[in-house]
Amino acid sequence: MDTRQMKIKAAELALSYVEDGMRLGIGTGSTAEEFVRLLAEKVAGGFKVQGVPTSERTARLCVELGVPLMSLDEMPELDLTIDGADELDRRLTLIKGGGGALLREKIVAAASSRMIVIADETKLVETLGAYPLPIEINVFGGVATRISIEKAAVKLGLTGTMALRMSGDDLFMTDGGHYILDASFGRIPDAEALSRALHGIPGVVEHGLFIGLASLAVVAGEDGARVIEPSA
Ligand SMILES: O=C[C@H](O)[C@H](O)[C@H](O)COP(=O)(O)O
Repeated sequence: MDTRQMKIKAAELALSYVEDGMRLGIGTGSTAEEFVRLLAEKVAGGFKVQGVPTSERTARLCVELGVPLMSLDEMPELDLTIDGADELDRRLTLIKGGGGALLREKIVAAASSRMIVIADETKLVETLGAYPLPIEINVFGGVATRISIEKAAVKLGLTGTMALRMSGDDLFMTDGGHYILDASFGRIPDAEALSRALHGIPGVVEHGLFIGLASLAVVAGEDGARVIEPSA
């Protein structure tokens, strides 16, 4: 089974948690897109959902495939969000934002009663941090914000490199009009402490650590998909 087939298996199992009439947050990325394709098939068969997309990219795919959408302002409380992740540990703390959608993804997840994360098993790790942590920063004062992040990280014993994300020759711009710093800090033993420190820096708009948001993970490997509940 290749990685794409694993993503489809995870998306298939996650789809079984979606009930007729649900208000659904719809994630971003290649795994979430497999979910959108499967969901669209069900919708074509008469299944009813209202979706809130977590990015312009996801919105375009949903429109193309006929999945009904609303904005989060029109439907501010959601039953379930299904989304991918770049890394997850057994507590279901996530690193997200590889596709640059972390801000809307976090807002949508926080507005949902439940979040199910879908992933291939290569993303399940003992300790987060092999994947660079995306940090969304305001365009104004980006250099100062970067210095503040470096200082905060050093205080927590985290060192490493940070790179402004590029899109070709241009700086990558999020749907919200911000930049992304990809921070390669290595192992992140205390995600809560790093999250608090980052939220204390004014130029940081949001970061890709999702703590206490995912209620379930569906992880797929060679043997198919399995459900993981958060460990204490
Ligand atoms: O910003 C993007 C999202 O957080 C994605 O859910 C994450 O990057 C995983 O994407 P993929 O399923 O393509 O690996």
